[in-house]
Amino acid sequence: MGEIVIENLTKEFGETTAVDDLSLDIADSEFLVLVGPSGCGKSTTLRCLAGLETPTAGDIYIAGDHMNYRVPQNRDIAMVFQDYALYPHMTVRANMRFGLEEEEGYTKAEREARVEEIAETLGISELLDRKPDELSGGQQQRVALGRAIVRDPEVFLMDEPLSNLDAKLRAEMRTELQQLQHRFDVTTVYVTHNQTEAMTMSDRVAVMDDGHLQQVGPPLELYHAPENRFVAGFIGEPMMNFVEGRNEGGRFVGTYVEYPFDATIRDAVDGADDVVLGVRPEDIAVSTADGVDESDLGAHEFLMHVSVIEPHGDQNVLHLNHPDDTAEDDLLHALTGGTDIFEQGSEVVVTIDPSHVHVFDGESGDALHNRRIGPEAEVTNV
Ligand SMILES: Nc1ncnc2c1ncn2[C@@H]1O[C@H](COP(=O)(O)OP(=O)(O)OP(=O)(O)O)[C@@H](O)[C@H]1O
Repeated sequence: MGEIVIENLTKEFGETTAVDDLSLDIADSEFLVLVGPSGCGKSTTLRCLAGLETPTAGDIYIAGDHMNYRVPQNRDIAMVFQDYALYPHMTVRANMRFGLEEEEGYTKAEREARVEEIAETLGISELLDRKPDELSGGQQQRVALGRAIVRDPEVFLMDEPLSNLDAKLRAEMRTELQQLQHRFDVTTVYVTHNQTEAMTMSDRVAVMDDGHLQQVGPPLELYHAPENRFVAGFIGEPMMNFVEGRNEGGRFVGTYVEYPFDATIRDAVDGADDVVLGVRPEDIAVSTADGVDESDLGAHEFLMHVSVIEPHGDQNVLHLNHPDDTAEDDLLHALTGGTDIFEQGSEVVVTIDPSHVHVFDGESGDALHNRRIGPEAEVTNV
């Protein structure tokens, strides 16, 4: 059983703490994606699991065995990196077989049969006698995967394995990798800075920043219930809108936006002075302002000005500013259906339903209140 336990892992390089007291349990057969911005410590965590780095402190267990002092070859893991690391002078067959050379208990014929079986699964049988420089990027990636799978390891460790592929191939390989992982039932830790990969491939996502684990959970949990502003901003595209301001007796007061909280939010933010309002672009409703007067607006409606429209085919991103266009940066981004026609420069009515807002502590960044989801998301009194 390939479960992984990471206990209080710290890795320092001189003055730099790359990983800071990270604890994480990864279940047998789980697909866990480790995600975060450049330099946050993802690769270092993976390299500690692989045995390519020695932890400064903390413990690593794979399948119940303590790993800290074990060489990579004895950890029953297979790694796939972004540069594939295929041996250029060897054929695909030899590259894949190489993974088995050190495994005991295989006859030559069994090794050959195993390579052919995996090549068949990956759709690369016809490439077995080619050399790596005679393959496309996607084919090389498949061979690198094949070489990892052929050994039937307990654990796959993957570091940005798709980053050298073009967008279309990347999307295809994403699906393929996921199916393979399920078929072979191998515990997988997959490092990426690409949140689409994190959201679409994983059973759970672990978000790191600055050496720290920020949150770990199923993708939709991170999306709907981020524990802090960092996770809220990192997960979701386009990014969540953040508006800084103050909680004045249950009313949010920002430079351009005043927003009365409903009773549920008032309770949640009670005691916090500096707060940040968070709302996802797809949770903002926009309609034309033709004939609408300021006095017609409800408590959660605002007149705004469309400063830029980014068409994305089936959707548009609207950049919204103050009605007089006086805010230095656009105040909000809203996502609307591609067939909703708004004109650049026009006035619109923006509605932010209280059931859709998140509120973060202005100092710590911790979530004080998350968007309500499901049928209970009715608006309480204002
Ligand atoms: N061998 C090393 N020597 C010194 N510092 C290192 C070494 N490896 C990593 N670091 C530092 O540790 C921190 C974490 O690096 P790491 O490669 O784990 O980040 P990452 O999240 O994988 O980033 P990226 O997405 O850019 O690959 C960085 O500040 C990096 O400069």
